[in-house]
Amino acid sequence: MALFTLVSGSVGVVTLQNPPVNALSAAVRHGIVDMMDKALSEPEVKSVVICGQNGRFCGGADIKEFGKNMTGPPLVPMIHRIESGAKPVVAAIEGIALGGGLELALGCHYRIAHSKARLGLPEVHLGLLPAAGGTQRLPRLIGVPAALELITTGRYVTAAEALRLGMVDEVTDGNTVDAAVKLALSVAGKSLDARRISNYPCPQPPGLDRFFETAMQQVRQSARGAMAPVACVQALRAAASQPYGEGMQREKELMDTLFHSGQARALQYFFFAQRAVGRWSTPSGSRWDSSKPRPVHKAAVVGLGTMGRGITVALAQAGLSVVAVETHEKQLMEARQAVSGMLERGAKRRGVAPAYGKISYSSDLLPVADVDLVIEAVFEDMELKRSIFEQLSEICKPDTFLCTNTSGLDIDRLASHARNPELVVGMHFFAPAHVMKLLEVVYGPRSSPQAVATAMLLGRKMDKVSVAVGNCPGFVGNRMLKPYLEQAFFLLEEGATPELVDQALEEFGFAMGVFRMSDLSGLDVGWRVRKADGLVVAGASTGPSARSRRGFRYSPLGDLLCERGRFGQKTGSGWYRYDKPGGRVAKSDPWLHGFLEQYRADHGLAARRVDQQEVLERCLYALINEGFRILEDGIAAGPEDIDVIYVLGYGWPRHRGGPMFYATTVGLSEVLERLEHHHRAHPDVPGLQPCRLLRKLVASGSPPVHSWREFIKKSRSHL
Ligand SMILES: CC/C=C\C=C\CC(=O)SCCNC(=O)CCNC(=O)[C@H](O)C(C)(C)COP(=O)(O)OP(=O)(O)OC[C@H]1O[C@@H](n2cnc3c(N)ncnc32)[C@H](O)[C@@H]1OP(=O)(O)O
Repeated sequence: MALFTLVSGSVGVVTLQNPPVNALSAAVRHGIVDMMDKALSEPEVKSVVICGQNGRFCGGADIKEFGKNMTGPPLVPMIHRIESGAKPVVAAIEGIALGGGLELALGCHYRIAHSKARLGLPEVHLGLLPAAGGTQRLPRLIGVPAALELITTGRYVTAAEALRLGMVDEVTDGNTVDAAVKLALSVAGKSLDARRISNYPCPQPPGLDRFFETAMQQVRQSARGAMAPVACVQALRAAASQPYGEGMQREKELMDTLFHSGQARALQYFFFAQRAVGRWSTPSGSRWDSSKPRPVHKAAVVGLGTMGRGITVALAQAGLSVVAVETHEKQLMEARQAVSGMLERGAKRRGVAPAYGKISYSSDLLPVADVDLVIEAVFEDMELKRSIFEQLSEICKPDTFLCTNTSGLDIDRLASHARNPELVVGMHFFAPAHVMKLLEVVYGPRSSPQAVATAMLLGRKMDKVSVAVGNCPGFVGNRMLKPYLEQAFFLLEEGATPELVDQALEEFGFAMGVFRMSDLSGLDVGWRVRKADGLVVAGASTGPSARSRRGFRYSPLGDLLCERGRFGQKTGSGWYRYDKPGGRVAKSDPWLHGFLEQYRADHGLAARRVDQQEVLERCLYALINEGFRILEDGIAAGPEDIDVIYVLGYGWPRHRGGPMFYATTVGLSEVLERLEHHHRAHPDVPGLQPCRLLRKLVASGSPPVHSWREFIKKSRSHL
């Protein structure tokens, strides 16, 4: 819908009305076309203002309409009609002008933005490009390099940056619509020749061919197989080298390909998945809409190692007062310095003042007495955490929430050492904690709905996507990592190399293959967990027991590397070698290859040829299978929760939608058939045995991913 009002006697104000973000649905597009026709045809209207209801200009095309039979007036002629009309049109940009919303504004002759507005062309995140003239008008307005950067990254800019770049004509702190009306009155009747962006020549960057070759190379490298950023570069190249009309034709051709692609479907699924996880529920019936969070004004972080420092920064940047506690004086001093540096860099990036004043430091626990919530972030050791929880229970207010940052320890066991177990939840942050978008909020059987709701909201305040998950070893992310890693080890035993496995995974789109990733996070991390699980047997490097635990296949390869002090990057060697301890460039290691050969010889294993397809099936399908088990167990409420965790926390390529969505693109019956095949070949590997939920879904005709929640709920009693 769009509303027309006449103000100041001669300005027609067209207001977009489609809450919550005034997306350009078919009804809104109809409304704009009709209201603009009215404005352009009625003689008393001398100029026009376009604005959005409720302080939001426009969030772009209505993403919910994609993939359906699209009806209603198309955007391109609608925007062209505004630009080519004889009356000046001013866009009054409050809140947001995104995607098609910004393209609409670029078709207007003037743009005024409120100082708090954000502008951007985020289509690339949906697997698309700005195809309502955005790739052709923006470079004409702000130059090719700036437009290329904004379009290929989908980055939002503040009003101040938009003004600097020349995207808007004016920024106001006052009422944007009033300012736009004033401008509209002042330009009524003036020539519009110099205001139609499509008539501008596109400024050519020096060395056009070289410029675009370099841009394409960079984009391909960072896109990891995503098509949309590449198409954006191609469209920008057309803008810089062809007349406007031909550029528009190229934009359309590229969009036609992207619009129907599997990648666009995956990315649009992921867009809604990130929002769906906010509507959390637990098997015991707690829900987001019936659990009221308690306000948290003051929080404490206990333990200022790498994670604690990042969490402190994230809390302070979210505007909370933070008590940061570290009992080792030297570590406290170092942490203070490190936190200040992180705050300073973050503030510079965001164009705000560093939040130093929000943090007070302490070498003992006493100052946490009056905080609303504590995040304990000490070393991953149950005994240590237990003792801190006991102390906190003595010191804190009785209603203080006690949260633990852990990647897999038993939340319920820890809660049993707290005075009020219902106030305990896990908060699994990902390193670096002030940067990574993901937060797993782990509820135990005794966590109150209010504690879960409070932790979920706190995560959102810290600009994270919070996902509520149940309590089990490894929660969701690390639990699924276990069979994935296990398969990678087995593949080495069978003849693969770390290079081959990593290449297959990186070509699939992972930022890093499993072995490079293990080297980065430290091989000792998994070793410690395996030791705690009783899986590491000292001196069992040969003999039949070396490769079996509790009747199942086990690979001690990771343990053997750790026994040799090869912990990955930090020690200068792991699955690869590095120039020095802390080095980052992974190099193929002849020692490791010799070690693998010797290992196979010692265990009577004949190396065979492993191809990339087998790597993907064994590693990814085992991980996906565990995902189905997690759904079956009620640890995650739906596939969206798992997919968000994997994309935001574990480097799963976003354009593949996450592991559970990916399974639907492969076909559930195909995943099931290949798991059965691999399980027949490796019957002593339970991770390859297809789980009941997967079988059930296939037997029910593989329903679409968005209906799994209901399916699981209905069939839980029979599973
Ligand atoms: C052939 C024609 C071709 C295509 C042309 C395409 C050009 C485009 O315009 S593509 C769309 C580009 N726009 C975007 O990508 C905007 C994405 N949205 C956002 O970045 C944010 O939602 C926000 C607008 C900044 C608002 O953020 P916030 O205040 O944090 O609220 P949210 O929880 O994110 O959103 C609230 C609610 O709105 C839904 N929503 C947001 N944008 C759209 C949209 N463009 N279309 C449809 N729905 C949208 C969002 O899903 C939320 O609803 P839920 O029910 O909770 O999912």
